[in-house]
Amino acid sequence: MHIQPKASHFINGKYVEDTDGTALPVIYPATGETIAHLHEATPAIIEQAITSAHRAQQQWAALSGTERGRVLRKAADIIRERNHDLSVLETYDTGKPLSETLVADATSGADALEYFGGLSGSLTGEHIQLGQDWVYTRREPLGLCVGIGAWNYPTQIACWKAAPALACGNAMIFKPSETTPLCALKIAEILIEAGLPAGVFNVIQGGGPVGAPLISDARVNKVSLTGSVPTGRKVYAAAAQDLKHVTMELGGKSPLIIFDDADLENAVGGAILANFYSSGQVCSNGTRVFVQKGIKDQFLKRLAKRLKNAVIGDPMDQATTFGPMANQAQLQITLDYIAKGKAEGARLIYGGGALDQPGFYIQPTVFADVNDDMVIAQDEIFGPVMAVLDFETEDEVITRANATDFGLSAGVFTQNLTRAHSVIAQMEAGSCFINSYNDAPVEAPFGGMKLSGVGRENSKEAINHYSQLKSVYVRMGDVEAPY
Ligand SMILES: NC(=O)c1ccc[n+]([C@@H]2O[C@H](COP(=O)([O-])OP(=O)(O)OC[C@H]3O[C@@H](n4cnc5c(N)ncnc54)[C@H](O)[C@@H]3O)[C@@H](O)[C@H]2O)c1
Ligand SMILES: O=CCc1c[nH]cn1
Repeated sequence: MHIQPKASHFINGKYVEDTDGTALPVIYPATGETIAHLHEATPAIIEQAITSAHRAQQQWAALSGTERGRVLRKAADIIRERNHDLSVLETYDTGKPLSETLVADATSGADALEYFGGLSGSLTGEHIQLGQDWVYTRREPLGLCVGIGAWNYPTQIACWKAAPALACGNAMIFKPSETTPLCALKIAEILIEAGLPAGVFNVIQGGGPVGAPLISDARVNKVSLTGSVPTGRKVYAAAAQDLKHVTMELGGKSPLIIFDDADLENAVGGAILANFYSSGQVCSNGTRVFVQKGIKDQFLKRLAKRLKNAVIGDPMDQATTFGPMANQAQLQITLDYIAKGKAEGARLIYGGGALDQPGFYIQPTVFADVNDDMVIAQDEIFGPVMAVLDFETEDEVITRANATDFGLSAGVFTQNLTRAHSVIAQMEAGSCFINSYNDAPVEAPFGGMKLSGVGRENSKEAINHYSQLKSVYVRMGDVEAPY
């Protein structure tokens, strides 16, 4: 498999290079070595992408939904056939263990293309009878959409944005994170192989300075960002200048509430999935783990014991279950937060340091006796750091769980299902879990409340965020004007 792509960008159905762009080395997180050399998009590349996508969109929208869906479903089939190679590439891009990427990333991308490919033939308006007259509605594409990705799920993010956008008849320019530029290029190649007309899905590389001019271009109609809240504020503000449509999938500091009556093993398993999958780099992670006092000691003991089973090492070895952080900067940010947790007096019960070896490795880390005012209980760390907080009553934990500006996710473990539904109903969060954590099937809406986001990805709901309704009044009789 070639890790070095043929060129940095994929525009109008072809790989395109412009070596005048700033050098963009691709670093393998497991070793710190440079594994590919790319260039950031120059203004000429940005213009080429916008012109191609703008031109291709109308031709794509003119196809029937069934025809568009066939292309997306074919792409899903190709992704599944090439799951192994795509998973290896995802591991090179992010450092996530192959044992994860083989089941989570390309698969999730294929699910999105298959699901929205299946829906696109049945996107319809409605007929509203008004006596003799009537109204019909048409569901129309928005036009040219820009997708901007974070570095934790490069394949999934590209597909979660492209699939509903293309199903609705839009074109897309996708800009991956500058730290994980490889995977989206493969998705672009596969879409062309599946029959997508050239120019409908394009990938260009670079950081904020490449993303910003895409958002402000008058030919762009929508921006969908996956990223942090500070970037979300900038992108939303830029899009607001022309009142462009937006989807904002942003960060979180989500609560996971474990009641005394929870099944202990399931609760510990849920807390592990909520904090350490993808080395903690998951937006919806339940990093504030509220544990009721009666179960706290058993919970901490079992958690520490099960964490000893984490296999930290070479992500390409399928026995490995915990890989490095995706980049050096995020490793340092996480280490700084661990230092803050220690300084604030939280009790370190597991991990707490980087591994003395090449690559961006850090131990899964658990702090107990965390209180609500500590920085590690308030900021999104985006690394494998679990904060365990004690609580006594249901009312108390609901208030404390909601005392955050974020609102992406929330989870509850209890065997009392009446209580589970009541607590979840009171959570100020968009993607919630009962006796589970971090499931993200394409059939379910995904997204946040409060500062965690605007709009939803996945499910039928995403169609509303990539299309607009036109209503047409049809008069069957004469027009009665007053003069
Ligand atoms: N809610 C979700 O679905 C979800 C999923 C994954 C990650 N995230 C969040 O993403 C963050 C981590 O990812 P990150 O560090 O890559 O985020 P980030 O905000 O630093 O960058 C996200 C993307 O925005 C681009 N960008 C930065 N400034 C820009 C600008 N001014 N204009 C246009 N584009 C700009 C970056 O190049 C990158 O592609 C975390 O906060 C995490 O919670 C959210
Ligand atoms: O990182 C955010 C999106 C996500 C959640 N679970 C899997 N992917």
